[in-house]
Amino acid sequence: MGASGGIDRGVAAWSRVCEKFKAEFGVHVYSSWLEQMGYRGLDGSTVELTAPTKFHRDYIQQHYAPRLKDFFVAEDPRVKALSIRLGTAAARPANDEDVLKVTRIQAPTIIEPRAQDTGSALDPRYSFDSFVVGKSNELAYAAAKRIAESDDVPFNPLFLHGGVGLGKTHLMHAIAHEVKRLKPRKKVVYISAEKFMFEFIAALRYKDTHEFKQKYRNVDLLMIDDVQFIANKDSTQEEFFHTFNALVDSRRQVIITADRSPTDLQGIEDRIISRLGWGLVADIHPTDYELRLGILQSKAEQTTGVDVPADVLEFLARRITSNVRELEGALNRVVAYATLVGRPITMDMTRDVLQDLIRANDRKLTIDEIQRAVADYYNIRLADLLSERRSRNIARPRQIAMFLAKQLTSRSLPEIGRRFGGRDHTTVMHAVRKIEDLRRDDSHLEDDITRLLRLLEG
Ligand SMILES: Nc1ncnc2c1ncn2[C@@H]1O[C@H](COP(=O)(O)OP(=O)(O)OP(=O)(O)O)[C@@H](O)[C@H]1O
Repeated sequence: MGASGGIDRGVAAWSRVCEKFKAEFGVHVYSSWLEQMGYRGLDGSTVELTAPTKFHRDYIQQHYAPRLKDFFVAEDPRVKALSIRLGTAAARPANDEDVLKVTRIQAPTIIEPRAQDTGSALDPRYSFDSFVVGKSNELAYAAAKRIAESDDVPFNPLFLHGGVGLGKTHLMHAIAHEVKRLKPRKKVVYISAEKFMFEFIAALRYKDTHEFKQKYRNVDLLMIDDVQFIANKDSTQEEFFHTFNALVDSRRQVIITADRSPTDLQGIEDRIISRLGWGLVADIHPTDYELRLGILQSKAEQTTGVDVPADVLEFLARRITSNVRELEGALNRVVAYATLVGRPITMDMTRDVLQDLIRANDRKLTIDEIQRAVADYYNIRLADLLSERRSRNIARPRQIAMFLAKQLTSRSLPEIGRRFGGRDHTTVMHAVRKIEDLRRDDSHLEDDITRLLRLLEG
């Protein structure tokens, strides 16, 4: 780190520490706490960090310092202690893309001190331009755009909800950037519900609630991320309720996100739930194949110096279906690997590098589902698909179903054979090879397979 290899290695180590922290404590804890901290270097055997407030420093010291120290020791065994001073972040904490940049160019990443009027830092990459729109998120996107561009308060509050990693935070940051650009005089605060709670508790402890109320009730646009976090936190809910009412009553915009709809939130008072549904409630649905591919293409375009082949992007879009964060992470991993070993990206490399992710994302499609989908698609009876009949209009779909069963499940060739009317494994192997050969030259067949894959994998 600092002493042995200069700031470059120190920043790279800090990046890795940030990644480990994120993996262990989750992205929310990371963005509430570590993201606001700065890395200053290694002084002898002491790692020097900065925290933006005294409360922040105390909280880190009490809750996370031992683990952080472990992470630093893993980077450099000489580390014996952590020291946290007050100050702005000098070296930017890492995210997946920073880790890539650091491994590639080994340069420190410096950011400006954080804007004073935002509760949490805004990520400059989360803009409307970089948000890819599809069926599953078009309502949320349109509502976010409308708020950012409107002079009035079109719906209050806007409540965005959807599963993990589907772009809620991205949209909120995009609104904040756009409002700051178009209406620089507006006071915008973006904060995670977790940080809102900790700030409130700190205000109570330091008997400073007046300043807290002033800060949050005097803004033009308040965005609170992941509101489910304040479930069962009674005094925070009380404060949130009053802040919310004060802003809505004075026609100032409030935007809330959560991982579920207002009515599904548990541990939140009824009066709050009912108010959360007053304005527009927009759901972000899980991504479909087209959107995933669009997002990957857009990210791949931003990746300089490495070419990501189309079949690799299609493979990732088909196989990593859980959420966009994982999808991005998968692409970053493949790119990082290819850069480090200095080889072009191939399908084999991708499968190798992402073995664990692909397994975890396996949707556990059954052979039965595949057979039904193929029979439906070709308008033939399931019984015929499994029968001995050899006529072309049955035999070809059967081969396609076998091929898909091999591609999409982890079943062995003999198992697949048994499920197709007790056929031998060599019959399945022949079918798989035949379809692999045919699809190269037969564009109709290739279209059929692409459609079936989409039907089956969403
Ligand atoms: N439609 C999209 N276009 C481009 N990038 C996207 C899109 N949706 C999500 N992402 C990216 O996926 C990652 C995760 O998104 P984000 O953090 O906004 O998710 P979230 O819904 O807030 O998740 P959480 O519930 O974990 O807070 C981000 O890097 C974001 O930029």
